[in-house]
Amino acid sequence: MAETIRVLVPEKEVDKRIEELGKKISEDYAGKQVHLICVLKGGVFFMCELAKRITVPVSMDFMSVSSYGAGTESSGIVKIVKDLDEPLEGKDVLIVEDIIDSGRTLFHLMKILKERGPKSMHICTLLDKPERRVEDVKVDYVGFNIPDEFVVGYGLDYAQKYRNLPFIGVVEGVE
Ligand SMILES: O=P(O)(O)OC[C@H]1O[C@H](OP(=O)(O)OP(=O)(O)O)[C@H](O)[C@@H]1O
Ligand SMILES: Nc1nc2[nH]cnc2c(=O)[nH]1
Repeated sequence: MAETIRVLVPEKEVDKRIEELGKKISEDYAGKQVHLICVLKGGVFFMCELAKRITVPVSMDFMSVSSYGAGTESSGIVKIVKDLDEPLEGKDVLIVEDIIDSGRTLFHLMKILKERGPKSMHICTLLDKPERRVEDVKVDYVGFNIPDEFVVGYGLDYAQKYRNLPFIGVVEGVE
């Protein structure tokens, strides 16, 4: 069977939800500057769209991490591949992710970043798979809770493909 993509969340719904999240974040951060941290690569599409809808002052930084561990299951202990350019001290930080699955990546990343002395630190994710959670991470803003299926689009890849899809889809027809 050829590889096909089934739409899980259509583009219009994603856009509408990002609009709502931008509004809520703007209300919650009223009178402050929000410092968005994008976890590359997947988070980049969501962060750009979200940032455009936030009405309080926004600054942005980017980091890239990789999980490593023994065997097939990642330990989630994160290695920083590209660190942030700016210090976090005194900033109201909002980490922006495309998806939270086991929660391991964010659990370890939060520990590292909290040591840098931000004034506050919260998490915003486009997608959440709560069924898959292994580490307890408190997620403050969630676009969509989704079932345990492998999704692509809006920054998410399958073998580095499909990140550019403007909707959330499920890859079908692969072994
Ligand atoms: O909750 P977890 O089980 O830790 O999984 C979530 C992580 O997996 C994805 O990144 P990925 O490693 O696919 O990197 P990419 O964004 O560069 O594709 C996603 O962007 C999160 O960082
Ligand atoms: N592309 C992709 N990456 C993930 N990382 C953790 N869960 C997923 C998923 O469903 N899709």
